[in-house]
Amino acid sequence: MTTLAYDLAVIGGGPACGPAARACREAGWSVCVIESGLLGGVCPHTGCNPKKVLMGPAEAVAMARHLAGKGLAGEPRPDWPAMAAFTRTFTEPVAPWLAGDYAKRGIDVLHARAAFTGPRTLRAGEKTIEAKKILIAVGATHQRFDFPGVEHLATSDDFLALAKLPARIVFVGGGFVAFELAHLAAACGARATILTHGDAALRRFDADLVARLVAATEAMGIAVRLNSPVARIDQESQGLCVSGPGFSLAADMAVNAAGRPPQLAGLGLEAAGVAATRAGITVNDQLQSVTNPDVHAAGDCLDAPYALTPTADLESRVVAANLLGTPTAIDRTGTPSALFTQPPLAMCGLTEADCQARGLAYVKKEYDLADSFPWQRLGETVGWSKTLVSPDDDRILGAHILGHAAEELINVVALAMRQNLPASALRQGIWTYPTCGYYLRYMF
Ligand SMILES: Cc1cc2nc3c(=O)[nH]c(=O)nc-3n(C[C@H](O)[C@H](O)[C@H](O)COP(=O)(O)OP(=O)(O)OC[C@H]3O[C@@H](n4cnc5c(N)ncnc54)[C@H](O)[C@@H]3O)c2cc1C
Ligand SMILES: NC(=O)c1ccc[n+]([C@@H]2O[C@H](COP(=O)([O-])OP(=O)(O)OC[C@H]3O[C@@H](n4cnc5c(N)ncnc54)[C@H](O)[C@@H]3O)[C@@H](O)[C@H]2O)c1
Repeated sequence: MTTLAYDLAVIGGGPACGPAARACREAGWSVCVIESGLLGGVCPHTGCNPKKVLMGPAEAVAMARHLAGKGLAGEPRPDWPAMAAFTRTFTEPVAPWLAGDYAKRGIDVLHARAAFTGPRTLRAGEKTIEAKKILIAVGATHQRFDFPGVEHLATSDDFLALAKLPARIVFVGGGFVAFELAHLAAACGARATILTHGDAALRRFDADLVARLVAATEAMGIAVRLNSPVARIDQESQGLCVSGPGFSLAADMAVNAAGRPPQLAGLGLEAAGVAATRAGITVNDQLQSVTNPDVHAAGDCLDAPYALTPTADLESRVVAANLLGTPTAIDRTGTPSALFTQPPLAMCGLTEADCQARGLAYVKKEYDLADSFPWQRLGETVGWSKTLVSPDDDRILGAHILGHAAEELINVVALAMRQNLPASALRQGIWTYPTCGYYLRYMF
């Protein structure tokens, strides 16, 4: 067995890997990245990017429907096989490009599944790696179920790689993946059902805006069923039968969208003395393992409040700063989240329920986007915002936007929150007219 020695070994080659691997290599460290799948991780291959490419035609269809009778004649028709082919033009070049980039920089890439054999040693295929520092960036994986017929449950990876869209699709779960993929499927002609076991969907978002989005979701023909835990899936002659207490649904595909736990099984954390819980690796605010000072972690495998590409990137940069001698605490202030439904829902900061739970005083302002020119001219009928501002110092506590362009508008709010600008900065901004952004002044 060959033994290789590095200053830094990174386990996992996704968004949480790149910034730290590149920064340490630029500082003269020897660096290796160990990746068991495709370089680039979930985001460019089976997550954000393929999903958003597929959504392009779906967005065009929704826009055309809203403008029907308002000057747009005819209805565009999504062509799933062509959408899938277009998507591959984005996904397929990523891993070869990254391999070339790492080679050019002198970062070694090992294609193997890594596991710790000691505090600073790893086994990766036939090789032993000894590293002075190790970054765990292994991401998350699909929720495990053990009900009868679980083998019929597909993953979001399977859905995003479909060559042809099935007619009836059930999404098990009521979070980001279930809502986004159900909207995509419905816009492309499938009958979609969202089944979640709890009594609320999209818990991360503000309940009032979620209620409006759920109504819009149902108006699109998507069934949203709460309190519906799946108990079994049976393969029948006409397709699948997805059932649980009080329900039984015929489907051509059932997709696991029930959350993504950290991918820690088989990683040998106990051999390295790295503490973790079911929520992920336990770190201090410098993203260093609380039990092994030579190990850091970043991205979806962390026990952290967000599991997003921008936060994986931020965490990787914070790890790099700490490894390279600039003590840096993670600061996630002003992290925006966007749910890419029709219309999109975006948020930054606290929900109203968070403010109440923390006993924070707040001034709430609600604004009807659908009653404003940029949304009306597009025939949009669903839109709302809720902002929460401190009465003491005009600090923005939270912002929630449902409507066309919400995912872009929230970036402006996120910048203001990250730079600790008061809400008056948004009220007094000079914005291009007639854009959605112009209306930020009325939202605060
Ligand atoms: C369907 C879907 C849509 C999404 N959409 C968005 C979105 O629109 N916006 C957004 O911000 N986020 C989105 N996300 C989340 C985003 O993709 C993740 O937050 C991000 O990819 C996390 O990066 P990471 O580097 O932590 O993990 P990953 O991207 O999961 O990368 C981890 C890598 O580690 C490798 N690995 C794991 N274990 C080992 C091992 N033992 N040895 C070697 N290699 C290993 C894996 O193969 C993988 O390549 C989406 C996720 C999904 C599933
Ligand atoms: N637009 C984006 O930024 C985006 C898109 C997709 C995913 N993501 C990231 O990926 C993560 C994973 O997404 P996700 O949608 O899988 O998880 P999620 O945490 O958003 O939602 C999981 C849902 O599944 C439900 N659930 C849990 N166990 C269940 C069970 N046994 N039966 C039925 N329902 C069950 C939960 O109540 C919840 O509604 C997200 O939290 C997010 O960080 C982000």
